[in-house]
Amino acid sequence: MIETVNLRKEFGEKVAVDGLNLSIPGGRVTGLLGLNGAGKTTTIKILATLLRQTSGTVSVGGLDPVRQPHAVRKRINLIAGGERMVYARMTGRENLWYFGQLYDIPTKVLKPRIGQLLELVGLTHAAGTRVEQYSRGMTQRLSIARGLINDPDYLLLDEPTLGLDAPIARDLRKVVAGLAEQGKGVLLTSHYLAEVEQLCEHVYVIGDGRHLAAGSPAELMAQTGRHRTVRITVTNLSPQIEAAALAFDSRVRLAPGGVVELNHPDDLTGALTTTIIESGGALGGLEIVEPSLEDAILALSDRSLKVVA
Ligand SMILES: Nc1ncnc2c1ncn2[C@@H]1O[C@H](COP(=O)(O)OP(=O)(O)OP(=O)(O)O)[C@@H](O)[C@H]1O
Repeated sequence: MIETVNLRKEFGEKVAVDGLNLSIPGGRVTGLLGLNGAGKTTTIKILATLLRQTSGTVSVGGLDPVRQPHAVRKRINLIAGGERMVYARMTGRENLWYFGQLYDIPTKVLKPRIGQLLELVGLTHAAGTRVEQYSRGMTQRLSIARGLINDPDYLLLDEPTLGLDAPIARDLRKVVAGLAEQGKGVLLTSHYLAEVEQLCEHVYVIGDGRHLAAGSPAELMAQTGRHRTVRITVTNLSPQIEAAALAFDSRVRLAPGGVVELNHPDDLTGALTTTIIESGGALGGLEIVEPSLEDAILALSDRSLKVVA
């Protein structure tokens, strides 16, 4: 488990991280979300021993990154999608060999591991090709392999699929989900909220360095009052049918085009449809719009901005 208690980081006058309490257990992907400048990268850099906090404590599997940085570095690794973290003039295999040497991994362990990692990220065929000839997606996949070279217990992923084409991003997501299934603890920041929704069981939302909310994606959406919306198109909408629909529930709304809308925590699709039909309505279509995590994050961040203002 990685745990932070009252984590705080100041850059001069600027407070980038302000009292964060995070728990990142093994065996699942934990999300860290917030708008630009919320403090995500700063937090990840502290966990990765690249920055030192101003106050508060961090524990990485019981180790203190400030007092035991070398021991911590053996157990964690960082992959930042926006940064080039491999050498262009070396081949894929040479890169992994080089980073493996930095971790003092014995040759008899390192050699088979490099083979396994190249296989895992689908680069076996390009192992002997220089990285300067790789596509962006291949380079990013090699960065993932580099991040796994020390077989870390915890992996910190800062925008790992940034700028990648959809199929490559999807492959990477599978790799990340597989790592959590193996028992590794993963912390993920991403601007692609569909990715967070798919991968993360638990998400922290921060704003201006402060805790705003935490929970599963579904819980966060519920906290902000975001539910699925049922949109029923009625082809012969009349005042009588409208009255019956509006009487069904106080949350029913009428939208242009003969659409009856209901945004409700419970699934009332069947009951509302029956009410409309029984009052003489003819159905032209039924659409269910799922709430998005993006809406929830924006609502949470907006709320906090209003509180600050
Ligand atoms: N070295 C630094 N010196 C001064 N201010 C900094 C430094 N690094 C970060 N900051 C400030 O701290 C705040 C948090 O930055 P951070 O990069 O952690 O945010 P973020 O959530 O990762 O944002 P983004 O989504 O844009 O990457 C920002 O206001 C940023 O300008």
